[in-house]
Amino acid sequence: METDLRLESSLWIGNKRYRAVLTGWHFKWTEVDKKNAGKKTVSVPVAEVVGVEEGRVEILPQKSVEDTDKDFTVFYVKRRRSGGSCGLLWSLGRTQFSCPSRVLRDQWIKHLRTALKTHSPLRPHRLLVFINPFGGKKKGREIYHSLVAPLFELAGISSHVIVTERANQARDHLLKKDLTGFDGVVCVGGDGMFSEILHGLIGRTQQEAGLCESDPTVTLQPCPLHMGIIPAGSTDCVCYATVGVIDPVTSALHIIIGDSQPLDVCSVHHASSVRYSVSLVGYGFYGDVLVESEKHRWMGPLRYDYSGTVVYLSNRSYAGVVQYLPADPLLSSPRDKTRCLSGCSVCSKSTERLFPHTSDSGSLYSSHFSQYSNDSEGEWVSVEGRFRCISLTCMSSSCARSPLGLSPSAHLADGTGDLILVWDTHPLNFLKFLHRHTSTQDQFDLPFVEVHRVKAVRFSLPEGREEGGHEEIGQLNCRIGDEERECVDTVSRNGSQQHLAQSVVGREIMNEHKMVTPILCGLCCKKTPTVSVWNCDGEILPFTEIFCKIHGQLVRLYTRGIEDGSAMNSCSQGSDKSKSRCILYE
Ligand SMILES: Nc1ncnc2c1ncn2[C@@H]1O[C@H](COP(=O)(O)OP(=O)(O)OP(=O)(O)O)[C@@H](O)[C@H]1O
Ligand SMILES: CCCCCCCCCCCCC/C=C/[C@@H](O)[C@H](CO)NC(=O)CCCCC
Ligand SMILES: [Ca+2]
Repeated sequence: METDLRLESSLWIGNKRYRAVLTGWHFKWTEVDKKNAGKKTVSVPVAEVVGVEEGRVEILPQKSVEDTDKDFTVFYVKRRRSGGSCGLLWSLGRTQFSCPSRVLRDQWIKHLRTALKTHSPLRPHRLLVFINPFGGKKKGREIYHSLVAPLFELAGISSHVIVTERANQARDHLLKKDLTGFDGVVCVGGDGMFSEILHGLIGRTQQEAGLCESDPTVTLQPCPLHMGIIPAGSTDCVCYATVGVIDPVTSALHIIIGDSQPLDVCSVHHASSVRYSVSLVGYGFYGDVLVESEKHRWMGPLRYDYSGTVVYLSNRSYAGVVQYLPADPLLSSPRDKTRCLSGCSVCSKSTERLFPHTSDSGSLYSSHFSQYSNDSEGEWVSVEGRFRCISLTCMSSSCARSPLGLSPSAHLADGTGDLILVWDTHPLNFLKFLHRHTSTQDQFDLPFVEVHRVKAVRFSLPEGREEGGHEEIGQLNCRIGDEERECVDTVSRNGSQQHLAQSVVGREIMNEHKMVTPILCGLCCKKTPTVSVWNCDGEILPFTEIFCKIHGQLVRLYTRGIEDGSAMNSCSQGSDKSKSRCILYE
């Protein structure tokens, strides 16, 4: 195949002559009439060629085509380091070539296009795109139409675009509508939008496989459609932790070239309900921040900083029983100081472990049912006490606020999650813990913090606790708007589930004596609630006692994990000198 696709000739770029070579894997061009010392070879992996067009073509800021019959234009991925993030930013590179004849020009176009097809089997042809017009800074539509759609068009991808008109529309569409012909589903929005497509696709896949997804004993079927994220939300944690940068063009290019990154998913069960998480299942601090932030959506992304401060100042801790099933400690550890980067060896070994009879991704799904057969079931561990927060994350959960994330050494696709237990402690200690998320200091190197790599977790309230009640720690006062009134224990009358669910939608609960907004009561009255809520990737769960299970590599994203920015050191774009370090040009 290599020899079939090989093509070599002289080509011109502007008025300079180049020797261009297409081998099976790379398209390279080297300036000919230059002294050897100054010779530069630009080498683009065929898999990173975005498109090949006849004539002299430009795409951005606007498409223009000069239809000359001896020219062709190649578009490809170009990398550069990103200021604050650890990953690499991608942009569209473009080179216009001139040939001595039309016949040779057509030959180059044909060979390059054939090479593309041969070496990028996962490139999508047809995508279903959901845009949340209200996510983040409300720029979803603009981002898609100005930055992403022109790239998809260039790459020959046809997309069916749906601008959502309500929450859960994307999820419901994926659960019910015909998805024939689509290679992947893309969301333009934040983690909430991603969560919708995650739920839609996992649910749909289980329906079609005849599996009961809410049964925690069932091994779920991996989703056949890929997922893509064009970041346009507030936190964009899933994008940040899987690509390493928040940049719509970078994400669009990963989608176009058909990058494929498996991802662990945590199912969260309560009675017959199930929810999914890839980033954070968090109780205590992160649950309370979410509840508080929902009241301040109008602040946009800043709502989390404001709510974080309010919740921190409310100084709460919660009693609970946490049981967990440790993962094999010989495989990896949350404190081993490694980072899950593109091509991660821990994740690759996990693929072999989770899908033992699979040699290629094409037949991956059929062998999934055997994924737990080789796993020796360990012993459950149980701890009980008061916690500032309890967090379970399947990945690092890095984001702009916390560039290394909740668990810096967590892996995207190793079939495990990291359980972080922060025991009740002095407020200044807790602040230290939180503050370490913003730096490179080890947030686990604190005496009140534990981290465990796990396969499953169970949380329950201590026996005899009144679920959702208050603990009296002072005068029973509660603020309603600007007024301070006697606090009514609405929870014991209405039940905790109702209390929390109603507080989430901001409704007021009427009882015999007084009207209170329960969430205000939870935050400012001088009694402290005995239960928090669970934050599941930014969604509040309407239940407290949960069972969580990690499903290794249940879904696939159009990305390749985080490319190590430090590998670009002294790598000038396209220079062969930096062969060993540069990831763009071998
Ligand atoms: N048309 C719509 N109207 C109202 N809500 C919507 C609409 N489309 C989607 N949603 C909901 O909006 C919620 C938030 O959206 P999204 O995740 O895109 O942005 P965000 O919350 O600003 O970002 P992040 O989740 O990264 O913090 C999602 O949970 C989604 O269900
Ligand atoms: C003194 C300095 C204090 C600074 C504290 C910084 C701590 C940052 C940790 C960041 C953890 C992000 C976890 C990601 C969660 C997402 O799945 C979820 C959905 O977008 N976001 C939130 O719930 C939003 C939750 C936001 C929490 C802040
Ligand atoms: Ca994991």
